[in-house]
Amino acid sequence: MVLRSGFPLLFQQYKALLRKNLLISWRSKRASFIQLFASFFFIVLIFFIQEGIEARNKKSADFRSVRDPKPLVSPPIPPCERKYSVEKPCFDFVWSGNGSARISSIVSGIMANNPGRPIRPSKNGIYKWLVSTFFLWFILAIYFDNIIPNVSGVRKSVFYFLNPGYWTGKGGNKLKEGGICRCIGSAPPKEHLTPDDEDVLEEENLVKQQTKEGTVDPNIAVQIRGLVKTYPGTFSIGCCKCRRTKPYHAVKGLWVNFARDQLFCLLGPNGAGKTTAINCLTGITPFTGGDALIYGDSARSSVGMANIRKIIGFCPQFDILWNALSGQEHLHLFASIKGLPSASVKSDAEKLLAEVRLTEAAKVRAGSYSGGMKRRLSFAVALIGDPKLIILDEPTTGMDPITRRHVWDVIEGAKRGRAIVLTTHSMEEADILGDRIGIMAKGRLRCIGTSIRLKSRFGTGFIANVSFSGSTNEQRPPSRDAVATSHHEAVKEFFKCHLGVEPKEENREFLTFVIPHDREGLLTNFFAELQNKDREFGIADIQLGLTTLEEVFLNIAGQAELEAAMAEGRLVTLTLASGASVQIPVGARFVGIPGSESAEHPSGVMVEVFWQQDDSGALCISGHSPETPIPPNVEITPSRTDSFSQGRSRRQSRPVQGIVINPDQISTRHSRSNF
Ligand SMILES: Nc1ncnc2c1ncn2[C@@H]1O[C@H](COP(=O)(O)OP(=O)(O)OP(=O)(O)O)[C@@H](O)[C@H]1O
Repeated sequence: MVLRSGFPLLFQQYKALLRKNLLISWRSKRASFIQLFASFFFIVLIFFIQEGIEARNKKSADFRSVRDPKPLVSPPIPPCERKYSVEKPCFDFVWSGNGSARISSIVSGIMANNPGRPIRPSKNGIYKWLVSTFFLWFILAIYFDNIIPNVSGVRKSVFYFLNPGYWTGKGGNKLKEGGICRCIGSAPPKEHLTPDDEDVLEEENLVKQQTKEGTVDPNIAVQIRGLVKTYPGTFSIGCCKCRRTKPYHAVKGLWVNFARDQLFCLLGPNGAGKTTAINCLTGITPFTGGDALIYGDSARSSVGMANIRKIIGFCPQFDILWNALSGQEHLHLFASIKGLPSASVKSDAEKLLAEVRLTEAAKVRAGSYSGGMKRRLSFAVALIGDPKLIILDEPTTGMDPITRRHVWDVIEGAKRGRAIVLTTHSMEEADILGDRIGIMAKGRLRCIGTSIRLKSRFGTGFIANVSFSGSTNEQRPPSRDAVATSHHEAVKEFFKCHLGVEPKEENREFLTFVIPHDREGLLTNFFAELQNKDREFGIADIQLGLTTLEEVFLNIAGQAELEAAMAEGRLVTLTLASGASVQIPVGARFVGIPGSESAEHPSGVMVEVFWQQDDSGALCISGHSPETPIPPNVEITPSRTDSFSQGRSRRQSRPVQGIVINPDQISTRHSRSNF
């Protein structure tokens, strides 16, 4: 009876526990719960085997008594010789004498507090004892599961069960980070810096004001209120002392709103803190400071987080899939965990599998899926259950271009009625999907706005592409070649005279010019005039566009690298065309060459350094411009001029420190991306 009513209850509890914890670390908890349940089933198995054997013995005894009736005389019970003894074995395991002896001795120990009294523990008593120990271990498992930090360091307070909010579902206690021991507690948060960018500052002030007023705009799905995450660093115990490495400030105060019906795209170089911010929102990593409201629920509260988990879909950066389950089984599993009605599970799973083009592979084990197929399945898992907030951490990594575009369509269609947060390293993806884009670097939000806003503020300007008529004709005579060349020269001269720009890229078919923002006012008349001369210049087409998001990204990332390199004093060696070497901070764009002053160039010469990101995301030098005179208006700071005095002689032997020139001081004629 106890078993029959207790088991479904236990199962419900276990399911609820899974729902709460599955998104945290299913893998780490799985083993312990499987062990616990295995022990429970073992007890139940013993019970039924014992019952079966007894029934069989009774049946054969009845049969014998019917066949050969004779009076049953009970053997005399031996007198109790010792003070504490068991009158007879509590029960016999028919299949094992040793087992019987062991259990008897355990039971005699338990009953030893009844001195002088013969003990007769019943078989049912033993089962009750076994079942009650199961429940004891089960409760302890739940308790320790809550207070011992998981792989990401999330845990609840030691006395979390004393908080009424835990039981009532209101309020709730805050999730903690770090270990139970003081040595592995959380590190102090990094002090907040005022953002340099005006849009980021405006966003921050808006969120702060709403936080102060306690109002939440109904159009806001997620409000991040000063999120700070500091990893406490690793620690080691040596000679009875805890030694800890420096804490790492991964996110240094994030204030931002994510609107409903919109996709917010979070960009940033490797290690910018995107995944950390997302992990805080999903409860995988605890906050060090600040908070986040997701549809009104606090992500720092355990109860709030329990509510949040019901309404979010998450596609993590690395696939969390089970090799033994098929795609369809994955969706069924997650649908049932999210509590979807069983009637709709099958149809929802089929629809999603079709959307991510996995219908044919629906019944194939996920272990045999390709990387792209696994990403698509993870994406489908994020969409199951119609979540109100979808968090996608690099969802299209590893997908082929056709599937990627198809997934973009699915994401675009999924925007309605929900908020989507997307991180990606594909600028094209961000440009196409992002309603608002934020670029993070070194744990801070560096810029925020629509794609056009970012391009106009952080790009180098406009890109004009001029293509020429008849340029595709491969077999044209030399006379026509000369005409084409004269057309090219005429257009180049026209751009130089009117806008002061040289072509950035040039070939037989087209010329590409980068036009700085400050010439924007001239563009209308300029292009009207150019269009009037299209026949004269042999122009087939003129295209004008803003610079790319990639350029914006590289500029922002480079600026952040530069700040960090300057703060840390990190230097790289720039080898000039002349063979001389100067040391410059990582990310520096315009660099004055020490010791290059002459009568002709009293301020010396400088180069523009071009940077690119290597495979690990770190900035490295990709080249530099020819040496040009430092404009007379450029101020050289005294500390830097020290390097000048070191002269060329020293430059020959070992690299001297280059002079970093503020790009704002350089005329926009020079201004173009240094990446
Ligand atoms: N558990 C951890 N302990 C210590 N440092 C960590 C931990 N997790 C992340 N970090 C550090 O925090 C920084 C931010 O990491 P995060 O994964 O958030 O970057 P990201 O912007 O998502 O990068 P990527 O684009 O490569 O995914 C990194 O420098 C990383 O080394």
